[in-house]
Formats: sequence, structure tokens, C-alpha cells
Amino acid sequence: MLLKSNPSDLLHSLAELTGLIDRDDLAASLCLTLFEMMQADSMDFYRVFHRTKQLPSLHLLVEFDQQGIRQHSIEQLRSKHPQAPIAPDGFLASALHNNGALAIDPSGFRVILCLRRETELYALLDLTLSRGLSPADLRMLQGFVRIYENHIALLDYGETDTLTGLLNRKTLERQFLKIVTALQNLPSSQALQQNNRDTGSAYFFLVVLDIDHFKRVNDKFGHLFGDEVLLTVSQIMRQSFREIDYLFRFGGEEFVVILGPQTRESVGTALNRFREAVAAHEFAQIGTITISGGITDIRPYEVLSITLGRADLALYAAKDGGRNQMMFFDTLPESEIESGSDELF
Ligand SMILES: Nc1nc2c(ncn2[C@@H]2O[C@H](COP(=O)(O)OP(=O)(O)OP(=O)(O)O)[C@@H](O)[C@H]2O)c(=O)[nH]1
Repeated sequence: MLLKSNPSDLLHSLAELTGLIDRDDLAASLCLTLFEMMQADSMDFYRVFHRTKQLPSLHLLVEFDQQGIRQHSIEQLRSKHPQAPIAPDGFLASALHNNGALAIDPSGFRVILCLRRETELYALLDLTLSRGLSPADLRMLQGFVRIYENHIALLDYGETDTLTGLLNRKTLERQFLKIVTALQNLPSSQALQQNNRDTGSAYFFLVVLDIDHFKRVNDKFGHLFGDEVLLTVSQIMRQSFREIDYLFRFGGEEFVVILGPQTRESVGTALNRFREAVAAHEFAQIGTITISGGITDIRPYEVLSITLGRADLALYAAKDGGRNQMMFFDTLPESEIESGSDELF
């Protein structure tokens, strides 16, 4: 027996769901709708992260039970408990690895729905009920899952750069704001704001990456070869960074990465590993290329242009210093910061 079986309630829920563009809000709205519709006892929404050469991990984003909803955005999860995946119970683990659309436990009172993005598993929805599900309930659940998947596909389309498939510049602004807001809500935000940083602690970092002498590639081999280099560099980025890091094509031959929370040292290690992977790649006809980067931490109460400005100054220093290197803003001499700031801000 469905609680929300009347068509106007369903239409209203669908209109709400498809009007959202924030993925955390979308997950919460899907849970709310299904929780009420199915009269569930509890419901958990897990985001699945796939890491190269490792088993996929689960992060709990929404918990829903008789006490109400508890929502955890990826940014909050990341700032409070860096990379703390959930250890799934046996049923959840089998749903994660079986690659089906749906799993129902033998009692019939627990069901796990697999939500996909293209062909890859994107999220798991774990519902516990006090009754078994009818075939009509299952059809309804699967219909909502398909609408959710289609909406995610449309969001992806609007958020990605067409050549590289990385996130686009418009999405950088929205994502940056989310991270800054999460940082503002941390107890230590005052210390971060006052530049009172401990180098062993974890922070969010923003990096601007720029291919060295890219104009020469275009001039000598043509734009099609140039585009091929951009595509390959974006693939090396995907292989080098973690799935929860944000990778953007900022424009032209510039990329932005947001990493965190991580220590300054591990950010340096990750970026140099990426830089070496680019330098080691043999491009057909072109040979090898190199990449430089400027790195800065992300501070609460700051707008994107200021953070980008610091990373750009570090990038200019990396280019000036001979290219094929990653430079932290906080290692620049005062004189370089002052003269660069006059030009940038
Ligand atoms: N193929 C291709 N080229 C692009 C694209 N966007 C920008 N470019 C080219 O990227 C080049 C950027 O060159 P510059 O900014 O002068 O710098 P650079 O040659 O990379 O030299 P440094 O950054 O100083 O190492 C220009 O030739 C642009 O035309 C694109 O989408 N595709």
C-alpha cells in the first residue's frame, strides 16, 4: 500500500526533484519522496567512489528514519572526517559488488537500489521497511530511480567541458562557494582566516595548472593535435588525482584542481606525481610536453578571484623559474607577491 499514490502528490514530488541542481539537495529530496511514498522505517543514501586499483568506497550522504533527516554534504564529510568511508554490512557489500539494478534481502523488508551514472555505479539507496514490497512498489521505486539518473545525466551535461569531460568554469564558482561555506562552519575557521596555519594539518587547496609552451604545439602541429594534448592531459589528471578531488578545465590550456582536505606535504606529492606522469607521456608526433602549477590553500570568507589570484602568482613564479614545476604561493618572496598583486588585483 503506497502512501503517496495519488498522481498530484507524485507530480509535485517530481517537479521538486527535477528543479534541483545541487546534488546533495537532490539526494535528500529523492530520499524524502521515497521515504514518504514507501512508508519506510529508514533509508540511507550512499555515494559510491571508484578509485583506480582499489575497491569502490561508500560515503553516507543522507540518513532518514523516524527521528528525521540527517544530511552530510561531501564537503562536510571531507572537512570533518577526511576520507572516512563506511564499512558496508554483508548485504550492502554484495549490492555494491554485484552490479545489479536492485537487491532485495531474503526477508523482503530491505531493498537496495543501485543508481547509475552512465554505466558506472554512482550511489546506493538502502531502504528498510516494516512490510514486503509489492510489484507495484518496485516499479514505482525503479521509475523514480530512472528519473533521478536522467536528471544527474542532464546536470553532468551542463557542468562539463565538452572537449575534456572535466568540470567547467561555471561549476568551479559554485563548487568553490560550497567549500568556503563548509569551511566557515568549522570550529577552526577563525584560525584559518587569520592565516594561523599549522603545516601538518589538512586544508583544502586550489591549484592552477598550465601546459608549458602550448602555443608551440598548436603552431607546429595544428589545433587538432593541440586538442588531443588537452584531452590526454585531462585523462592523466583523472588517473593521478582521487575521485573526490574536483578537476576543472578553466579555459584554453589551463586547468584547476581543488584537493582536500590534505596536508601541504601530500598535496605537493600528488601534484609532482601528476607533473611527472605528464612529462613521461609520449604524444604521437609531438613527443613530450611539460606542465606547471601554482598552489594555494582555500580560506573561509574569501571569493574565488582572490584565491585564483594567489594561485596565478605562484604559477607565474613556476613559469619564471623554468617551467615543469609546482610552486606553493606561500614560498614566494614578499617582493614577488607585491609586484604580482599590483598586476592581478
Ligand atoms: N588546440 C587548442 N589550443 C588552445 C585552446 N585554447 C587555447 N589554446 C591555445 O593555447 C595557447 C596558449 O598560449 P600562451 O598562453 O601564449 O602560452 P604558452 O605557449 O602555453 O606558454 P607558457 O604558458 O608561457 O608556457 C594559445 O596558442 C591558444 O591558442 C583549445 O581549446 N585548443
